[in-house]
Amino acid sequence: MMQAPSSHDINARIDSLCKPPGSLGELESIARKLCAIQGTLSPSVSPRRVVVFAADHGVTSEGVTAWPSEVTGLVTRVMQSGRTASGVFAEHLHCEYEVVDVGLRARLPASRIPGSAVQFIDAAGRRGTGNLRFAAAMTGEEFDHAWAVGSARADAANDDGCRLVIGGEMGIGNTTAASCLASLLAGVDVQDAVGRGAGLNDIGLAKKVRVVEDAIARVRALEPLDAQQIGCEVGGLEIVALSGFYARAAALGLVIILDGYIATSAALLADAIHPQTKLNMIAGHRSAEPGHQAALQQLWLSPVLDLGCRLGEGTGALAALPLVDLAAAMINGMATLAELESP
Ligand SMILES: Cc1cc2ncn([C@H]3O[C@H](COP(=O)(O)O)[C@@H](O)[C@H]3O)c2cc1C
Ligand SMILES: O=C(O)c1cccnc1
Repeated sequence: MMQAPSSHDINARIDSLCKPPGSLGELESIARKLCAIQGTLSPSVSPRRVVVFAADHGVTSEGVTAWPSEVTGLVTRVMQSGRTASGVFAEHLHCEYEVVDVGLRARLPASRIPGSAVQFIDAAGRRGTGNLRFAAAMTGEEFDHAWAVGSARADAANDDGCRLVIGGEMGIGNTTAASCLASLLAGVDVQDAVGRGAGLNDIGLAKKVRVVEDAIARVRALEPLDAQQIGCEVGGLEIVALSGFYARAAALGLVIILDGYIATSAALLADAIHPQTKLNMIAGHRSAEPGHQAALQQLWLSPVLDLGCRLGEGTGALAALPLVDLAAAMINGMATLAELESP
């Protein structure tokens, strides 16, 4: 087997291409990262797959979201048809799309929707989390189950030949869990960690801040806790599954494009448990949620895009994929200056 190129080799190759060194800016940084992750000067970004994990949240009973909990199942049903924003983006970008129920309150029909290429997996253990304001969201066994579900989906993607993966999530109320995780794992101030999620008004926002403050005070009183225990207290089943997905995908050497605030809270949890995980990540975008930038900084990541998006489902990561494709095309296809014939 050929030895993996050093960072010096990677820089030298990119600088040798037919352009002034550095002139392709961040595209060069992305190309460097692709090479470093895959240990090659010829990285590949296909086949690629989005895996969306869906689950419900007990904390929705606290009025922390503008939407009823039932919307989680309704949107996940639309995901099965491939017609959510992330499904449409994925199809457009030749990305396989998989949806995993890891804890929806109500089971969805598992039969494939006619005409849809979406793969659906019912892997739920517990159906919906506990209310994290007052009690642990899940037990240690439930955490392990959700983590293993995510990890198995990374194995499946790798076995199917994928070289790049994107994790997405669907779970009404999950920006509240993400805010708690960002605060506890990245030290983000509660006022900055809490945002409007899927469209909260001012009254809802103030309520959400109080709920997150209560949850954090409750968890602090239990300390010392390790990252897994923090995940049990304030996580979500889809967030923990995403963490398991990221940790395993990184261990397998896959490129991961990170999505928004919720995905990043899962990345914080994964990286706290398996600290090499962040090295395989490219941050697709900066979400409009105010805590996202600080959460990304904790992972030493800087986002490719800042489009004001705040949807989740993998959409922000997918939006960055065409640029990741260009970075791969650059290093795989460009001639070197040395190849030029002198006039
Ligand atoms: C129709 C619809 C589609 C979505 N797709 C993702 N989310 C996003 O919004 C939710 C988080 O926001 P909050 O914590 O404020 O409830 C998650 O389901 C997230 O994936 C959606 C939300 C809605 C309403
Ligand atoms: O940044 C995100 O992932 C996000 C923000 C708001 C609502 N849903 C997702």
